[in-house]
Amino acid sequence: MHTPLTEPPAAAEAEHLERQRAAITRLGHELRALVEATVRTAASHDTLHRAADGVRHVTGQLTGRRRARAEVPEVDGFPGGPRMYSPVVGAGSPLAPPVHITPTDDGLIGHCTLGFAHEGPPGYGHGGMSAMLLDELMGQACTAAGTPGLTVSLQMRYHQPIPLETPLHILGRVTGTNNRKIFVTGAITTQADPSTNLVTADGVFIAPDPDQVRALFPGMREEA
Ligand SMILES: CCCCCCCC(=O)SCCNC(=O)CCNC(=O)[C@H](O)C(C)(C)COP(=O)(O)OP(=O)(O)OC[C@H]1O[C@@H](n2cnc3c(N)ncnc32)[C@H](O)[C@@H]1OP(=O)(O)O
Repeated sequence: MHTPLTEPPAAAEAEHLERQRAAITRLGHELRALVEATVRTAASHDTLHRAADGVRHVTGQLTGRRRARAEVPEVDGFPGGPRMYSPVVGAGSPLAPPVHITPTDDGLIGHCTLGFAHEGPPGYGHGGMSAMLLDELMGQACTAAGTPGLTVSLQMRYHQPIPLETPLHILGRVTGTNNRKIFVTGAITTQADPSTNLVTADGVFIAPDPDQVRALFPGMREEA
């Protein structure tokens, strides 16, 4: 069998991106563990000072070229591809739970567990965190339905507090469209009791026209 001496450029590029994403995911995992340890620890001030010195040292290793404001990272696809640094779904973000999203019959479902870093009232999730989770799921539901859109209205209803350290479901579903307007609903439940809505939301999203897309997202790649 003939074995090529050099890999085709597309395969080499795919392997490079896969390695980058694996490293980003690993660093994100360790950073989330650090953030969670930071907001739960009862360590002494000496230990906290030593930890701060160590973190400053690590931060100093992440220098070199930095991404510009509107640049889409090479490891991402936008819209509709991976978002490695999203504060909701990004495997590389210490802010993200992160949410893992899969399609349903009529929308999307996200799976995540909130930690102490996402706390609002003691023991429960922050209300802004619920809005962020639902905004993302509802926005991605627009993309999955073939009409990517930006949120112009998000009406939240908080029925019961969201428990921390409890597996959750986040749902997003497009219910209708009217020209560029996309109407979307969302809900958060626990995984154990998916019939009890803890938080619900109604949203209006707008599909930007091509001129708005070019003006808002100058870093978006042509093929997107
Ligand atoms: C890849 C998936 C990622 C998911 C990320 C989650 C989603 C997000 O977080 S998006 C970030 C937050 N959202 C934003 O930053 C959007 C900011 N807003 C904008 O940039 C602009 O409003 C933009 C570009 C969307 C639309 O601008 P523009 O085209 O001028 O809208 P405009 O003409 O005023 O309104 C369009 C229609 O929407 C309607 N509309 C506008 N605002 C609202 C509102 N708050 N509620 C209901 N309808 C509204 C208007 O009445 C109009 O309707 P009609 O055509 O019937 O008259």
